[in-house]
Amino acid sequence: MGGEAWRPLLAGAWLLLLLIPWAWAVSRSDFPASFLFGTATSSYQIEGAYLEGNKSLSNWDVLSHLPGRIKDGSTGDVADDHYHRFEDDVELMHSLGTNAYRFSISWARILPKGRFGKVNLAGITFYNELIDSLLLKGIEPFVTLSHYDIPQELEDRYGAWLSAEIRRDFGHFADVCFSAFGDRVKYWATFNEPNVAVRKGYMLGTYPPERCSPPYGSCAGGDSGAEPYVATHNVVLAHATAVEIYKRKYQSKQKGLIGIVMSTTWYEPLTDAPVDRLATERALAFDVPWFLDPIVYGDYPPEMRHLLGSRLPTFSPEDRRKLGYNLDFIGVNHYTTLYAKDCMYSTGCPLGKETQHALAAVTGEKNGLPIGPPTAMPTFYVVPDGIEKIVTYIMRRYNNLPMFITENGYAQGGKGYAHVEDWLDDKGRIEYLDGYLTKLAKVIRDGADVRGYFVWSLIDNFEWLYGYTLRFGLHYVDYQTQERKPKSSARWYKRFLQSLHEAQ
Ligand SMILES: O=C(/C=C/c1ccc(O)cc1)O[C@@H]1O[C@H](CO)[C@@H](O)[C@H](O)[C@H]1O
Repeated sequence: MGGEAWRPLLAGAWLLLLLIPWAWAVSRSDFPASFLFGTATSSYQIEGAYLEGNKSLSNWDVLSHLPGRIKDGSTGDVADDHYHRFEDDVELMHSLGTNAYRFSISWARILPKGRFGKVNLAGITFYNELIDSLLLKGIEPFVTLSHYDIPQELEDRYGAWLSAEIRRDFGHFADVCFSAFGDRVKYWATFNEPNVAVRKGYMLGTYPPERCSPPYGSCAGGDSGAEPYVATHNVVLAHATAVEIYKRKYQSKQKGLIGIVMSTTWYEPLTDAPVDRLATERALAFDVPWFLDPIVYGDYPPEMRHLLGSRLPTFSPEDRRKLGYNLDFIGVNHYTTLYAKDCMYSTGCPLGKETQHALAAVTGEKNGLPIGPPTAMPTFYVVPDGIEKIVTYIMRRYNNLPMFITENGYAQGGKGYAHVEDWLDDKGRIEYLDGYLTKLAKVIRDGADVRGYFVWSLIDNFEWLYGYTLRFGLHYVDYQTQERKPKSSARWYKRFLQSLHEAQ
């Protein structure tokens, strides 16, 4: 080749090199056109206005005001002041280009005294305005009825989840919400992560109502061996009560779907030993199937019956009838993968941990090496394969019931965040989301019926016991001024959502 004739070839080669990463990168077009892509939040974590509009105190208002409970001594009194700024927040969603938004309703705003008082119009108005402004921007509301927060009244009157009374209360609350919002809300989740709420509330005693017994913790009252199963029974039947009301009174007219959202962790056996494989199966069964087996199949998992015997309550014929309505979808919150090891035949397991009843121990490390890059949340590691594996597990166990990834996200925090810019430059979150979305696209290609994905979270917010020390937002929140600023990941998600014509 003479002269300069090779130049265009070289340029072509460079261009190819530039384009190759695009051909590999996950893109919007790897998902069905009808797929929901959104962000998620919850009432207590963002709303603030904890005493406004006739709202009563929730169990989390009460807990966060007790000394020493929240890492930075903070509360959700103001949080993101979303109650007053929801229109700005809907604008953030619109600018991201999302077509759905998952939020929760504060039960204490709608029914300050539960079924022992009137419906609070100011609460209804707030959610009506939020829902209308979402729909105006083409954003589908995906509503959780209770995301950990319940009116304290129900705790004080009858001990909340320990009493069968709560089934009626939850049914009443759900009925009020279906009737007020169901003309516009087409996706309902009864509960967010009841498996976490029950374990932390009644086994470890760190979440409301702080009940536990040794060796799990030293609480004022409680029985870590029994109460988690009583509470779960009431959650499952409260869920069933709401589903029955929706299916009998509303679904044929309103044409929405109703499901439940579970916290899901994928477990890998710590070693190849058969006992660790069995422990892994138990750790899995004691987590998601604990609630979903009764809801989908009418009884607790055989893996649990086998170990717990009569500690697990039984379902009466009437309970089973109630549980007979179909679950429309499973909401999957997924963040992390951990190792599981045997505690049935092995000694040296720590006592008082969440997986003790499963006779398993879990850890994020093997021989001192983490299972994936750590994040600022102690038990959350970056393991993208986990989403493919947990979705496959749930798909097989529940016969490919429709799923939504209702939360997935990355925590920033700890050392190294001196300036606002440090929070805004969130490469770790971009890598996390990219990795998990790539594996999600793969498992959908392989046949999983997943219909939506929500990033936790739209904005930094009150991270429960960690207060404001951990930040999960695509947008940074300045808690002095309440100003929201897009992080790099917000721009990344927006570009991802626009990436319609790139590789398959
Ligand atoms: O998934 C979890 C929490 C799991 C867990 C925590 C602590 C452990 O030690 C083990 C598991 O909550 C979800 O993940 C988010 C980010 O945390 C929360 O802000 C959401 O409100 C909640 O739905």
